[in-house]
Amino acid sequence: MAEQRRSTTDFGFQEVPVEEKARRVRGVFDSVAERYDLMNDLMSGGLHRVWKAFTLARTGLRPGDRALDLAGGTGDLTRGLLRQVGEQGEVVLSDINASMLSRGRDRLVDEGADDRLSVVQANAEVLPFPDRHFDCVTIAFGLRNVTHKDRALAEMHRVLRPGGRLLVLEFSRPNDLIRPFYDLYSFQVLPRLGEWVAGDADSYRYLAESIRKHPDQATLGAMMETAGFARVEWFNLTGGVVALHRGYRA
Ligand SMILES: C[S@@+](CC[C@H](N)C(=O)[O-])C[C@H]1O[C@@H](n2cnc3c(N)ncnc32)[C@H](O)[C@@H]1O
Repeated sequence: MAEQRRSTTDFGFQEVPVEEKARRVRGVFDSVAERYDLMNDLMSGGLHRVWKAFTLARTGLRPGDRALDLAGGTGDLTRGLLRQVGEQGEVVLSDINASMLSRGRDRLVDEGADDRLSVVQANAEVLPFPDRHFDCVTIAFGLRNVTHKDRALAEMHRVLRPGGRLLVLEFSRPNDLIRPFYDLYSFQVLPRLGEWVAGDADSYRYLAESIRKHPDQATLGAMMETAGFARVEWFNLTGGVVALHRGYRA
């Protein structure tokens, strides 16, 4: 009798059925949502703010533009995008996870966000937005959690107008000098920090493992080109611990 093979994908270092990954990722972010912002500062020593500022400086957004912050979580980039598009612009904060989104929305509303901001719960693989709608799409530390990255990149391409930019900020492959220290930090320190501050070592172990499984700079650049992006380039930050990829819809 022919053996039925289920297709699997990575969830950190585990192989799980493809249809299971999104549910597990949701579980991770449900668990970390409450302490997410504090943990971001602690884990990166505040560096995530510098990486995000670097990203925002490269959106090319102008007053009146439309921007989408995908997998936007608690809305760090969204805040900067709102500033850039000004009074006449629009920004959508989108994420698959309701707990992360509601923290993001509450935070931005407390800071004075108005009806230029929309909040949309969606999977990056199936975006509920029209073709050629946005001037810029950002996704920060989100792509590595997506099951079908190729589908998500194709969707980002679809919703950008010609000339529009995709900015992918993500952990990447650090240089040889940094890598041993970085691995030690990721697999030894990070889960302990997660346990200590958020009572959840497993989620932070997943985060470290998912970083290791994520495509390196050149591979992600090639994936963006396959999805249709032109003039793809990347900037290594902090010795390649993080990379910002940028591509244009032709
Ligand atoms: C590490 S957080 C990053 C949040 C925010 N962009 C930031 O930089 O602080 C990753 C986010 O990706 C979201 N996410 C995971 N899989 C997703 C998917 N398939 N579609 C949309 N969002 C997803 C998670 O819910 C989570 O909020």
